[in-house]
Amino acid sequence: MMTKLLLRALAGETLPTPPIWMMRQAGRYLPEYRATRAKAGDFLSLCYNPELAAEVTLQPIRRFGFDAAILFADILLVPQALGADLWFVTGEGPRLSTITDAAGVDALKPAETVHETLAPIYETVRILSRELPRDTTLIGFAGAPWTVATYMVAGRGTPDQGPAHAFKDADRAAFTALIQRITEATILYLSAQIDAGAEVVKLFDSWAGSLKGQDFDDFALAPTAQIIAALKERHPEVPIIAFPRQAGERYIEFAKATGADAVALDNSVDADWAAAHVQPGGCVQGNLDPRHMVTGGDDLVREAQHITRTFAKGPHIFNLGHGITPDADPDNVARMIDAVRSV
Ligand SMILES: Cc1c2[nH]c(c1CCC(=O)O)Cc1[nH]c(c(CCC(=O)O)c1C)Cc1[nH]c(c(CCC(=O)O)c1C)Cc1[nH]c(c(C)c1CCC(=O)O)C2
Repeated sequence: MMTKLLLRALAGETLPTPPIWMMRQAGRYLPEYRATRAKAGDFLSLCYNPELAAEVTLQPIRRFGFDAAILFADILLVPQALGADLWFVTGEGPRLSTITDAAGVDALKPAETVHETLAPIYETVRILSRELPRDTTLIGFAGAPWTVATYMVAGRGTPDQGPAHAFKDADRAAFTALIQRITEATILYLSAQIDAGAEVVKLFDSWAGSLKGQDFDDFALAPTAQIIAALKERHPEVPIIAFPRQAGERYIEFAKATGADAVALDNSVDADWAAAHVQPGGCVQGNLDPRHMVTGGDDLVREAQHITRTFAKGPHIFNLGHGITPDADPDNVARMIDAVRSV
């Protein structure tokens, strides 16, 4: 019998208390994370050190008893494995060598070679599948192709993903080839995470909301559906969570058309609307505003319980609507968990 709460919710079961985990649950708001990171050196050294990456994955599980652990890694390791230069500027974020034309896409390494770079990540997964508590589900992940492409084209995070839109509009065929290369690499990467012990995988499309109309179909919906179909063929038993952040009304269609077992709702989505229009199609995850982890108080308890009650009539995984921020107070995380479990 399936006992892990997260797997039961993903199988479509309505539970008396939803499973809980948090995006970016291993991160700078935790003093123990900052200590391990200092030991590793920089962020990428931490990602590629299986023992230390497993340690930071386990830290929030020990402290809070979440129902799921998410592999500690980053969505930008796939571009690096495809040949992009990648580094992180402290206090600013990621930097990559840029790809702005067809020649740049052609120069990328073949998808089949990504394992050479990503092998340490599979080792982290193997360590975690041995060391996690019996009731904790291990989630693997990757970025969705559009979001990964926005960083590969611009060479950094951008407020409006302007460079990726410009590339797509200037040379749709070359941009499609870039999306396709990332899609193939992502299928191989997630499949290897599953072989190493990941029990669920999640696709982060953080910038899906900047795609409209046909572009949303071609670059958010279709690549996600392609990745899910390929993974389901190889690993039919492994549930998949998709996060088309800020997809708005298109969440409804995204949930139906991609084959995802659950969609993660960002915090711009109204919970009552999603309970009426998205949850009837299957499990939903979300969607407390991460600012409550900074501000705390009665608002935190009220809002966490409102979300829990609103989604109580169907399968639900409690989570934030985006990652917890470095200025969050760990005590507020404990308060959130108590609030959800006492509904
Ligand atoms: C867009 C994106 C990235 N990475 C990720 C996304 C998609 C989700 C989202 O929208 O937030 C996903 C991600 N990044 C990280 C994880 C690990 C698992 C987890 O705890 O959620 C996951 C799932 C670790 C990380 N990834 C990063 C950190 C902070 C690094 C540090 O320790 O300095 C962590 C813990 C760095 C990172 N990585 C990325 C950026 C833009 C940054 C810099 C911004 C920041 O510093 O928060 C790319």
